[in-house]
Amino acid sequence: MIIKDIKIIDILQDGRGVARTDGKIVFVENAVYGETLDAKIIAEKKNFLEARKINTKIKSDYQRKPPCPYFYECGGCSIMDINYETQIDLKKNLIKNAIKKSADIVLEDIEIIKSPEFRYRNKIRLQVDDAGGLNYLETYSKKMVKIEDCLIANKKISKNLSKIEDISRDINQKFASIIEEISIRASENNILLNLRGNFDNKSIAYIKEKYSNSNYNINLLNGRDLITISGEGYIDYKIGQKEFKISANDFYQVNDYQIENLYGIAREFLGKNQKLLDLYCGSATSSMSINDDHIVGVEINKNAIKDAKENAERNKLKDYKFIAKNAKFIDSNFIKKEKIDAVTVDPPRAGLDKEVVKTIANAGIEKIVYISCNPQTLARDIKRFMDRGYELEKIKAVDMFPQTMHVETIALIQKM
Ligand SMILES: C[S@@+](CC[C@H](N)C(=O)[O-])C[C@H]1O[C@@H](n2cnc3c(N)ncnc32)[C@H](O)[C@@H]1O
Repeated sequence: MIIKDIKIIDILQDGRGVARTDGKIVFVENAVYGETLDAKIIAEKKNFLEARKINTKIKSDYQRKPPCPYFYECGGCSIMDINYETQIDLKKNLIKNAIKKSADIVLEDIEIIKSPEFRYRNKIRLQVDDAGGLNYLETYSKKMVKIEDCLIANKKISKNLSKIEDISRDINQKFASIIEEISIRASENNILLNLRGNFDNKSIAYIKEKYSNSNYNINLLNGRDLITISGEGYIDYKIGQKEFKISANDFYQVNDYQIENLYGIAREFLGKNQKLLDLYCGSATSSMSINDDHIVGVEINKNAIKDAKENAERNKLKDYKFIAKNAKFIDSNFIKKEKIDAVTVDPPRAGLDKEVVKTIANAGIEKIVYISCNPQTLARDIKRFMDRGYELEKIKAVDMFPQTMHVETIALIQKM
């Protein structure tokens, strides 16, 4: 069925447009915010319709020609076809709507710190085709889209991309499509490549022989094993005056321009140096940037915890403890015993386990600084804290991901 003349009034986090027709919500693939269009319905659900754009009827006032030639096929960016000011407005709405819906709080406005629009990512992940070529995936079909550059990857990645492709072409042509994916991370001084695939002894021997003197830090991710071929299995990053070791599988914020802004807001929300419990601490880049010392960190990735300890040594902390554990198994007696004053949380997109909210509240913690990459789960968790006697004191956002509907939000949640 075709629906005619529907206006796109919002954009979802996955990039689809939102429209209304006959009292129903329609989610439209390939739509531009602000345009009026005709669309074909591809699925009918109880409360909404799913559709695909057929043609534009009235062009959006916010529309621009996407500066990247791959935009219309590539699934990496979803809103590069609208101007940056409007992207920021959409992200403000995303956060405001989520907070209103889950926590019933009306935010008049929310400050979002803007980023340079392009060349901001220090990490990209690409699919490798049979011939060793580098690709992103299409948004809806998941077909590969061959790329020669990526406008949101930083200059260092961009400059090295063809040399990196020489490596993947050589290996995949010698050992039938053995590399499936490459992730590329760049810091000021180095590039770390993780090649994921099913490598056997013969291919590993070949790669070692040929690339052990590479200028890049090359690692093979073979199932759960990590094999370092050249350089180190990690990369160093500097945040302000502090230096961090980040291993191949550790989390690290992707936008170098914004990382200090993000942690600066968290520091401002936290207040003076106090004993901090950092849940979901990764390799402790955030806690050590937010609080100078007196840190207890909890993280599920054992290797990140190893790095967190090394990072504490590198940055000369005197009072720290890092624990490899699922955050939901931390109990309130532990928090009391450690004499924790405040908690920072920076969970994955799924947000906090219910138990974590309960534990923090039962320990009587006054202040929680919540760093979130998903406004929906942040809003849900704020409500859970509110139900336990807390209130949302402050909230700000940092645009870590221009050209996409992703945004990083920081909330200060305080006991009433
Ligand atoms: C968004 S990252 C934040 C890391 C760190 N705060 C930083 O800024 O570098 C989320 C982290 O949570 C960890 N994680 C995921 N599930 C977890 C769980 N159930 N308990 C503890 N840590 C978890 C991940 O391994 C990852 O390091």
